[in-house]
Amino acid sequence: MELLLSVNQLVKKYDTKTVLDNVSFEITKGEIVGLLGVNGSGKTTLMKVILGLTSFEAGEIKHKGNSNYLKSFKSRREFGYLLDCKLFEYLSGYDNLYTVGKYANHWQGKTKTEIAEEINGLLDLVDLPNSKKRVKGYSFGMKQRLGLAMALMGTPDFLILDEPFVGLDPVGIEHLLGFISNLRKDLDITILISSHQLNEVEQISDRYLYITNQKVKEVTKNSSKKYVIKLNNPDKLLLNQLQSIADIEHNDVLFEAKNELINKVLKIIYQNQGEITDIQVTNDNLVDLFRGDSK
Ligand SMILES: Nc1ncnc2c1ncn2[C@@H]1O[C@H](COP(=O)(O)OP(=O)(O)OP(=O)(O)O)[C@@H](O)[C@H]1O
Repeated sequence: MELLLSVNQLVKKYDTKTVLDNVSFEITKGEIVGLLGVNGSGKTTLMKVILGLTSFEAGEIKHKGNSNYLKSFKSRREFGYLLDCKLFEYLSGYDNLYTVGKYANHWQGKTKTEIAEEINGLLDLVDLPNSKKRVKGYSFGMKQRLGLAMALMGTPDFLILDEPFVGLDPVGIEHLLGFISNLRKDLDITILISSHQLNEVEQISDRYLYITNQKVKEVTKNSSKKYVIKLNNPDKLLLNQLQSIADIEHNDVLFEAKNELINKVLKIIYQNQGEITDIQVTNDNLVDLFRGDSK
């Protein structure tokens, strides 16, 4: 497997405050890596350091083995990012892409037709119409997708997404999840994605980097999931029976998502005429990470 990014003994400070302290990790080509951590733990800072948007005090970052990647125009173009996305509100989606491409010298040597084809292709990719509508009138989801189109300009091989799900409704989230998975499948893009939405990150990530106490912990994906079934005012008899095969916390029944166990739990609830108010599937692995770090 090809190593795409290696971070070695990285130290990042803002004045005297150390945000990242001797951080090391690697990302392999084609991976989708979830970047997790509580508010203020340093996720955005780490992304900015990788992208050269902020400096760092010590350590080394290599892209495809090259520690001078930020000095090379060609290497820099292999990075796309959605981070603090600024849009020109009074321009259309098309004109936003055109303007950003122009500043990035992306249209150099291309004909008008080639530029139009590329911009229309990007709009198509993120499912936005090529209309005269100004971005000011876009919904949040549309703006987010336009930001993604900007990030994808020049077909990067490494995409860095900072909190891409924030502000999206469930349909928008579903749409974005599918889109991100397809990017990897169709374009073989490597993705580093930060989010507080654990269920969403879990659905697309191969593994996680978790920032805690200025360090980065590598976390593998734990496939063991847990069910939480919430019961409305269950009687003692029902809880006693469930206790032999599941954990009970308040009126919640917690157990590992193994098929035979699910059937048994549901059978007991049904036989005792228990009323289910909600069923959730959680990944304890990720929630446990945050316990203790959350303030
Ligand atoms: N430009 C800056 N100058 C000084 N301190 C900063 C700067 N940017 C971030 N910080 C501080 O660095 C720490 C890490 O911030 P960062 O934004 O990277 O965290 P984060 O994990 O992305 O947080 P969130 O989940 O809230 O977005 C915080 O304590 C923050 O206040």
